[in-house]
Amino acid sequence: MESFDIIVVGMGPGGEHVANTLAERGLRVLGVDHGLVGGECPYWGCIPTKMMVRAADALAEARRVDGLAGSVADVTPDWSLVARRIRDEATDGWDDQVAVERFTQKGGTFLRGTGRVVGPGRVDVDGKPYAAGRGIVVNVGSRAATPPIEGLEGVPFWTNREFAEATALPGSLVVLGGGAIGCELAQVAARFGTTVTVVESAPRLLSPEEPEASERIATVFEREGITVHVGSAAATVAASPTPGEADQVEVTLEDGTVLRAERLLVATGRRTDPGAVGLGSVGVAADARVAPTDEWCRVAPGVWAVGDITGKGAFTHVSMYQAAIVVRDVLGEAGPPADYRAVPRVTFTDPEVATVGLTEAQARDQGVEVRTGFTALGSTTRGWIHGVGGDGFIKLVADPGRGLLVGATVMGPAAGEVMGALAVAVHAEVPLDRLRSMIHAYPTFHRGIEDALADLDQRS
Ligand SMILES: Cc1cc2nc3c(=O)[nH]c(=O)nc-3n(C[C@H](O)[C@H](O)[C@H](O)COP(=O)(O)OP(=O)(O)OC[C@H]3O[C@@H](n4cnc5c(N)ncnc54)[C@H](O)[C@@H]3O)c2cc1C
Ligand SMILES: NC(=O)c1ccc[n+]([C@@H]2O[C@H](COP(=O)([O-])OP(=O)(O)OC[C@H]3O[C@@H](n4cnc5c(N)ncnc54)[C@H](O)[C@@H]3O)[C@@H](O)[C@H]2O)c1
Repeated sequence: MESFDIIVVGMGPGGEHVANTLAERGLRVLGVDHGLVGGECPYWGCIPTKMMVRAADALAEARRVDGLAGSVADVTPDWSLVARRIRDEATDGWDDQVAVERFTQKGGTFLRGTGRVVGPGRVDVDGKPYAAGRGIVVNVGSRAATPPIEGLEGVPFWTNREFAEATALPGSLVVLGGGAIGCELAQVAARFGTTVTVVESAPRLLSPEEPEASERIATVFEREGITVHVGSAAATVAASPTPGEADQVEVTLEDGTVLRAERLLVATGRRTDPGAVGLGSVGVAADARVAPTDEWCRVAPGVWAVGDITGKGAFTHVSMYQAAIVVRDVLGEAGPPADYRAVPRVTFTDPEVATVGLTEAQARDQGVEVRTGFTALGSTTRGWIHGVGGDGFIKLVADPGRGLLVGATVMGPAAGEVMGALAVAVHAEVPLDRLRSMIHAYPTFHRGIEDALADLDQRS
């Protein structure tokens, strides 16, 4: 049996980082992936979708010239430019040769195949056994979840993968799911001229976010002509009753509403399956939906997991953060254990919704005697100057007993960048008094933090 120091099963962003770093440090590393090295993020996830968002935002900004600076005679969207950028600049035509060579040039061995953990220190790749002397790192990620809707399997629908590979957008689109993927892609398509309807089964869009963000994103969508149905799931999906008609799918909601569109995009969450990669062989419960990990990302002695499969936040930055911890643990190097108090996330709608740590509801659920501070962006100097496109707010979630922020949400232009300051505050447990004594540059969006802090004080 061929043997290695470390076997990495699944080379998403975290697994690729572990494999490259440990190979560089002289360990004998086998990397296994049945798809593309780099995973969802560079080929069908973060990077292509943010290229789409960049393009869609450029169209929206051009349309805002009227009323701010003059007029743009004709803003004509052209999806082929986006498709070309994604194909040529982002994904090399969905080819991972560069990533594979980056790994093998560091001394790693790569196998294109499906890996399965069959016990401590043992991995099968397409049925062939391999031994791992120091351990196994699992980074198999997640797949688009398909909800059990009658008729769905019989209709050709898109997930984020088909959307990322699309050379043209449909004339009309029904988006199932109003989470991060659904909202980002709905707005992109609408800005490129597609007639978009979003169906969200929860009572509001972006339901994990603060309700103030959901309200505002619904208003923005309405203004941009996106139809939103919340609190009503799809009951059935069928092919269009009229063959040859442009509208190819018919979605009937639980309340009886019938929607027809050229395409259906399913964005109803992600599915993780620790059993499928054999983690049952090292003690993970057969019905586990995520791989349980300790503060060093260990699932069992000599078995680590990173990324979406751990359930600690399906984000590239979480996968990379965990990968760095695993590298240290494998090499026996000192460093802090995993700490998920200040996980940031940004939904790249326009305006962006950026959150760190706990929302108000999450903090209350954890028994924190919450105090909040809020400022609408329009009431700050910069928000008012910005005018059109400046919808948003800053909301702080404090634990007054400890005199600290435990969470914050920023919605607005460049909210992800503004939130960075609050991520430092939550991560480093900067005392509220210290934050109050800070100088915020005038007139910036982040200066709104000062107003939100003042509001928090008034509520004491
Ligand atoms: C549309 C979309 C947009 C997103 N936007 C963002 C964003 O803006 N910011 C952000 O932080 N995150 C974003 N994400 C999430 C992000 O893509 C993931 O969290 C990120 O890819 C990390 O995933 P991962 O490390 O778990 O592995 P993945 O990227 O899921 O990769 C897992 C790898 O494992 C391989 N694999 C699976 N099973 C096996 C097996 N048995 N054997 C061998 N190989 C296997 C797969 O082929 C794949 O290459 C987005 C996701 C989507 C879908
Ligand atoms: N900017 C980012 O960082 C970014 C962008 C996209 C995705 N992601 C990651 O990918 C994950 C998956 O994204 P997602 O948007 O698919 O999942 P999600 O869990 O965020 O949202 C899915 C939504 O679909 C709804 N839903 C479920 N079943 C439904 C049904 N049958 N009919 C209608 N609605 C239904 C859910 O209520 C939920 O609101 C995110 O949670 C995030 O971790 C991150």
